[in-house]
Amino acid sequence: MDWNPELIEEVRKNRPLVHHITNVVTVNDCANITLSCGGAPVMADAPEEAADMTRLASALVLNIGTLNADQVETMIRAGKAANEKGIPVVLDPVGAGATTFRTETAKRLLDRIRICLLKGNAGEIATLAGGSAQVRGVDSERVEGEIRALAAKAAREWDVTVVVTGKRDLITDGSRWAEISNGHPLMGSITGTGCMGASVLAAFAAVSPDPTRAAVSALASYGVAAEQAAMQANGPASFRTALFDALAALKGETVRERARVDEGRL
Ligand SMILES: Nc1ncnc2c1ncn2[C@@H]1O[C@H](COP(=O)(O)OP(=O)(O)O)[C@@H](O)[C@H]1O
Ligand SMILES: Cc1ncsc1CCOP(=O)(O)O
Ligand SMILES: [Mg+2]
Repeated sequence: MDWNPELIEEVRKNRPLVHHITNVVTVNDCANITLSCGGAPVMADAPEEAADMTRLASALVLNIGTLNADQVETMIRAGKAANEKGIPVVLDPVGAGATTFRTETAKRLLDRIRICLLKGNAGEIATLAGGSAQVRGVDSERVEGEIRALAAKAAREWDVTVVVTGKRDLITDGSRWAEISNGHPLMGSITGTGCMGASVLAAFAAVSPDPTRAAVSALASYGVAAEQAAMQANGPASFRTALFDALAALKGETVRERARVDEGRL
């Protein structure tokens, strides 16, 4: 896949506005990681203004981490505004598989809105693909079957690019796949590294015509930054701080040197 290791430089030049409707746990981290990669964040989930804010934005992130029925209706309205404008929508189905409400809401959003990137952990994606998985709260505990096949099934069913995070990140549009082995185990020691990944994906997708290639660039950059942050860190809290610094300082040429990406066709 012809992906651009230096796409972060385009993000910085264009400073895309990324509208988030997201959870109350990691919202501040999502705003800051958007800034660190060169985008401009805005969080707006009031039903009175959400769609108007989407119309100003270059990408929309929908994250169901602390969902409620009213917020879901707002997400649908904002998602439709994004589709009308033709900007990418990133869905993070946090906790799909843990409760029926989360699973059904994620499917409803996929059915009602044209999602560009569906990004979750293995348990969340396997659940949405109809596989057998265990999701405990927001964590993937167990997946039966081959995650690449399940991700490809979800990609074809909803005509989206699917991103499965974990020790290795998998990206597939149902015909192509890429796997990124950057990142660091410390990413699993703080909450929000998944949510922040969606913000980075949205900022990169906003400046690229091909969401699949943009996703490879985004997660390679995020993973390389995490490796650099880990070298400065003494534990979870200092890692979190160092991650913002490392991504803000990251050069495209460093991504070109350090990215570890395998790819192929399904
Ligand atoms: N053991 C690991 N090694 C490298 N990167 C990891 C590891 N665990 C998680 N990550 C990274 O952390 C981010 C969040 O992934 P994950 O933990 O699967 O999401 P979530 O927090 O949504 O469950 C991804 O960018 C992923 O690549
Ligand atoms: C802990 C938690 N609970 C509801 S949303 C949330 C944050 C999940 O963040 P991530 O999926 O990035 O770990
Ligand atoms: Mg998550």
